[in-house]
Formats: sequence, C-alpha cells, structure tokens
Amino acid sequence: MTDSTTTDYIGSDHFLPENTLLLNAMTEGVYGFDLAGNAVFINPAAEQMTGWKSAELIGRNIHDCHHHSHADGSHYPQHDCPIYRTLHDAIPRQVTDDVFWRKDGSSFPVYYSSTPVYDQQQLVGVIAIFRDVSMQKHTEQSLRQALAQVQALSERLASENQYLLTELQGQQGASGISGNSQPIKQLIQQIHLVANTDSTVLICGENGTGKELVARNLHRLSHRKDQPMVSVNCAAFSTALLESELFGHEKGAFTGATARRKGRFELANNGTLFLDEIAELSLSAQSKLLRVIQEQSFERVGSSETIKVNIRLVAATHHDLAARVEQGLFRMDLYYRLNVFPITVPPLRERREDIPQLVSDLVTSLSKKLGKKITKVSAKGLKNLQQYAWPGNVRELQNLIEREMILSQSGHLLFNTLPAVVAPPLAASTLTMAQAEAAHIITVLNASHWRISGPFGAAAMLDMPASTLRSRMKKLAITR
Ligand SMILES: Nc1ncnc2c1ncn2[C@@H]1O[C@H](COP(=O)(O)OP(=O)(O)OP(=O)(O)O)[C@@H](O)[C@H]1O
Repeated sequence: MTDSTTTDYIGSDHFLPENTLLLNAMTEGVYGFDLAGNAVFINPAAEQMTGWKSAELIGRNIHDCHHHSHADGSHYPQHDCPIYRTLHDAIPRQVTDDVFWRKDGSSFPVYYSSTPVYDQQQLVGVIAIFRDVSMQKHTEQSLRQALAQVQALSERLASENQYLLTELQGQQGASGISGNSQPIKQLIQQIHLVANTDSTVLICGENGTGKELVARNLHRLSHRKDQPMVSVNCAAFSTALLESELFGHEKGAFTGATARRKGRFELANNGTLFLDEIAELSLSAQSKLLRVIQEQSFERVGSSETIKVNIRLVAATHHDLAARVEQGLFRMDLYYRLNVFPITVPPLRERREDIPQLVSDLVTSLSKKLGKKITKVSAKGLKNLQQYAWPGNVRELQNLIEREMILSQSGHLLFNTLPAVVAPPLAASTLTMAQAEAAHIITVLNASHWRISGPFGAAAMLDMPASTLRSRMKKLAITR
C-alpha cells in the first residue's frame, strides 16, 4: 500500500492541495478529475481497491481503466459516464448499481458520487468518491435468499395448516357412524375390511348420506392415520383451476400464478386423498388422474419435473358413475381403476330404524355446539321423523334437529312442525338428472312452505346459498 504521508498525490498546479491529508485518510476511494477528464488526484484507499497506483493514472483519462464496461460486459462509452457528465453539466450524481474494474481485470460493485469542484465560483473539476460494496451486496443477496426461503416456507406452512385445520375439524365432527340397522352394520364391516389396505375405494350414495364420514373413517382406521387426509371437492373448481389445485403449479404458469404452489396430491403424500364429487371431473382432468393412479407420479402445471407420490385414493359421488360411463361423460378405464372396492352408503329412508339413535347422537353433539340442554324427544316426534322420506338424508335430519333445538324453549324436542310430506322414495332411475333435481327441490320447498332463505328456508335444508337455489329454480322452471 502507498504511504500517504510520503507520497505526493497532487498534480502541482491543480485544485485540492490543502485537503490532501484529509482525503488521504479517507476509507472511501477518492478520484479528482480536471475539466479534461484526466485524473489529478487518487487517494490510497482508491489505490488499494483498484490495484492501480496513483503514478500510473495521474494525467490519464481513467474511465478506460476502471469503468470501461458494464458489469454484464457491454460497452460503456465515456459520454454515458456520470462522472464525465458532471464535468459538463456540473450536476452532482449518485450511482448505486455499477462496478469498477481492478488492474487485474476483476471487478467489484461500487456506490459512488460525482460532485463538481469549484474554485472561486469557477468549475475546475469533479471529485468522485466511491465505496466497495461487495460485502453489502453479498449480505443483500443472502437476505434476499433467506427471504425467499422464508416466503416459500410460510406459504407451505399456510397451505399445510389449512389442511391440518380441515383435518382437525373433520376429526371433531366425525363422531362415528351412528346406526345399528343391517345396511349400516354391513357398511361398517366393509370399512373395516378395506381400511388398512392401499386399495382405491369408490363411495357411492345420495347427498348427505355420510360419504365423507365413511372416507374419514377409512383414513382413521388405516396405517396412514398419522399422515394428512386431504379432501378436494371436484365440483368446486373450474377445469383449469382444478388441475392446478390437484397438481400444483409453477410460478408464472398462468396469469395469477404469482408463486409456486403445491397441489393436493403433493400435500396428501403418504396420506389419503379424498376426491369428492368425482363425477364432476372434466375429461382432461380424468386422463391426468388416470395417469397419477397408474404411475403415482405427475407434473405441476407449467413444469416438466415429475413428482412421485404415495397416496391412497378414496373417491365419492352421488351419481351413477357406470351410467355416466355409458353416456360418454366418464372414462371407462378410470371408472374401473376407481371401482376397485365400491362402498354404497344407503339412503336414510332405507334404514329408518337408525333414526332414534341418529337423533340421540346428533342431539348430543349439537348440544355442545349450541350450548343447549335437551332432556326429552317426544315419541310422537320420533314417529314423525321415521315416517318422513329424508330426500336430504342425514344432513337434512341434522339440520332439522338443529333448527328444532334452537327453537325449543322447554328442552323438549317435539318435531311437530316436521314437513307433512311423507314422500315415497324417488324412482330416480326413471327420471332424468334435471327431473330428479327438480323433484328434490320441490320436495324440500314443500317442506319449507316455499320459504327459500332464512334458517327455515329450503336453501338451508339443501345446504346451499339462497342465490344458488333461486338460479337452479329458474333454470329448472320451478314455480309455486
Ligand atoms: N351414520 C351417520 N352417523 C352420524 N352422522 C352422520 C351419519 N351419516 C352422516 N352423518 C352426518 O351427516 C352430515 C352429512 O354427511 P357427509 O357430509 O359425510 O355426507 P355426504 O354423503 O358426503 O354428502 P355430499 O354428497 O353432499 O357431499 C355430516 O355432518 C355427517 O357427520
């Protein structure tokens, strides 16, 4: 290093002579330029940072030495150089994203300023003060990487947390399968038979019969019980969204994909994936699902990287899937892959003898939720419940009990206001889908005295928003 006390860094008849000691003591590099752009002063810190000795540069145009190209290697013409621009317009400048080049050909990132120097109000040159910011840049880079890791981690935790919460809520809600009828005994036997295998299970049954409850029990009784059970309602997403929901996506895979996201197949790894409303899958999603089932691998949307997973698949539908295969709406090969072990959950009207126990169990769990004590259910009320057709199955029963409990002042449940309709089971096989849907909606509308919204309305009974029910009624031309 140059000895600042012995070296004369100043061209004899230039500016700055009085401040040499101060400038030499600075830890920032300092260059002085005359109006022609030639170096007139270089302090020891600058020498140390660039490797250029003062004696080699004084009197020379040093843009070509320390500033000859940009960091990306592109040419850096002198007229673009902020220091030289200051020489011409006397405007001070600060630069935070540039590099200086060392004598050995290497470069380092700098922050620098170029400031005009006046002698008796006459512009005589420019002083450039620069700092090697390699350390700061390195720290910034590490911080950026750490931040990206934290973001990825927090994103992962957020999505995993969401599934864990769903899982927890599901476990709290799954108080077991109530009932002692022959169909329920058979159902429980089937669950026990297949739960601890990795076989795919297809659960069929009308809405509200307890298909999801069966799926939760399959998971709970399996060796995967300590891993997540991840549920997807295939009817809740558009085709494009469903694929990214199932398989995940890379950042930028489509508009709005601002970050990489894991799909539910990945989140369910080593656990159970429950695909509810499987009949609603588009044909394209069906093909992809078939491949995952066959190979237990898939790619995220927008990625070519193959991800291997180990999942147990449970699917459910309230449709007749075989009929949908015949109609060309569902792939036959996928149907057979899913239908390895079919379980049919019986409708409530086919097991009316379970109603007393269901009422008792549902009252017990709802008492906790509503903070209400029920001491008696009238025998007449129970009989009414057993005579009703239950188009909405156990869910409808649950909703009815909840309403009755909210209304009850005495702690007794009378079920006198039960819909008078004692509908015969719908012969669904002779109806089209639209007819069956219309018939079901009309049954529930009758039961709710054609009230649509509110706690006693048909929408609540059908477990759907009132606006959705109104638009379905319009579509199906249902009027009173
Ligand atoms: N046998 C049963 N014992 C106790 N509760 C039941 C039984 N069957 C269903 N339930 C309850 O009824 C409600 C509806 O059940 P679930 O959501 O499993 O039906 P689902 O067939 O999956 O309905 P959907 O086809 O509309 O998705 C849930 O709260 C569930 O806990």
